[in-house]
Amino acid sequence: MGKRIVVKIGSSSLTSEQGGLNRDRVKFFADELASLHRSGHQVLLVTSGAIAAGFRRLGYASRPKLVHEKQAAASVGQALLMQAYQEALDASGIAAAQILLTRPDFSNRGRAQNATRTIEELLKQHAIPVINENDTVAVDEIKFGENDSLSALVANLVKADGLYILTDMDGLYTGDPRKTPEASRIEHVETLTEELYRMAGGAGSSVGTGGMRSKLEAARIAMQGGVPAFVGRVSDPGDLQAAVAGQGKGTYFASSLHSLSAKKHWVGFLSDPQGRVVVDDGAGDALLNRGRSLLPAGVTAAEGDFHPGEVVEVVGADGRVLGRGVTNYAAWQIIAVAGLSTEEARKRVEVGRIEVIHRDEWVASTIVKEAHAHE
Ligand SMILES: Nc1ncnc2c1ncn2[C@@H]1O[C@H](COP(=O)(O)OP(=O)(O)O)[C@@H](O)[C@H]1O
Ligand SMILES: N[C@@H](CCC(=O)OP(=O)(O)O)C(=O)O
Repeated sequence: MGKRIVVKIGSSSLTSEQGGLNRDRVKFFADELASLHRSGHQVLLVTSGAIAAGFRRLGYASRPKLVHEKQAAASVGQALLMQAYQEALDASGIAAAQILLTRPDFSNRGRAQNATRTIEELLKQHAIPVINENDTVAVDEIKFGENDSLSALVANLVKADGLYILTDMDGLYTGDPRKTPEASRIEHVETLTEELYRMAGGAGSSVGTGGMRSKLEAARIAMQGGVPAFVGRVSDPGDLQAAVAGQGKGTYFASSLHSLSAKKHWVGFLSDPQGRVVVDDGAGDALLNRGRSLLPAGVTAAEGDFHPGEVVEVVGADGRVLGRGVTNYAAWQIIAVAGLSTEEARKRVEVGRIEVIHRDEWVASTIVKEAHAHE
């Protein structure tokens, strides 16, 4: 039966050594996508490459570094990128449908629904949606930067059967293979652990932006959205079909048994945190490993000016981000009760719920022990 498949192709797979768009690679990937399409799958593509395709045409000698220069290069290059895909797909009679998105397009319900409806219609008409970040308007907090997390949010939005993140490396290794030649490939990941995050480094080339770390983050978003993911290489004809059939050159990430509720998905991946709550080691362990709520006793500090009902980041004593949750306290209230017992805290502040963050409104930054997440 046909599956709904999201394929992400990164800059490192599409660019020539000088950093420009490699049209032969575009043609190769378009053929791989067309082959999936012919097999009866619904295919969506998330592709980078706009900056690579545009910077020379605009007159820059090398890939620009400043944000507004990148944006200008992307606006020239996006049209060239689409043209390259469309020309390559013409042979198969497939229409390429350009979709440019930013973060608020996912967090705003109305916009997300509009995007979903458009995509559903495109798939019904047998087109391939070709998605990239809307680089013209995307800066700072609405920006993805890399397209890995964009592809995971797309996969969740359209309830894909699989997310395939293609890159220049054949999967996640125990260390960055460019720096650690003895590193070995991890074939299957059931649960994302701190250790895996430590193994994943940054981008390997001057054109890639996210590196393995952002691919792991994307895998996490997909896994928690109930979508299995693959990170690997497609370099020979038939490789993408093989990857979809479970025999790809890469790492497979199992979808989480219990996908996140719509609310937790929003808290974890779409919300814009308004501040930070610092917790001690015991509270960090309770949140990450024991499926507990955050109580005043484990809090040591609050940073920023936030209000009850807003999303905050929770950080450990060492400054490491542990996750995000909806706070039941204002920043000043947290400061007033930090370190106090629940009983004492009740006497000092008037809050709707005594937990600083309730476990039902908390999403960890790593999937640690799945079983506890739903106790
Ligand atoms: N543990 C690891 N396993 C595999 N690759 C890694 C690891 N850590 C870092 N990398 C680097 O991540 C790179 C892929 O990311 P990136 O350059 O951002 O690609 P893309 O443009 O495809 O998104 C690889 O070339 C590799 O050097
Ligand atoms: N959206 C931009 C940049 C995205 C980008 O480089 O992402 P990635 O290849 O995932 O590291 C582009 O199309 O050039």
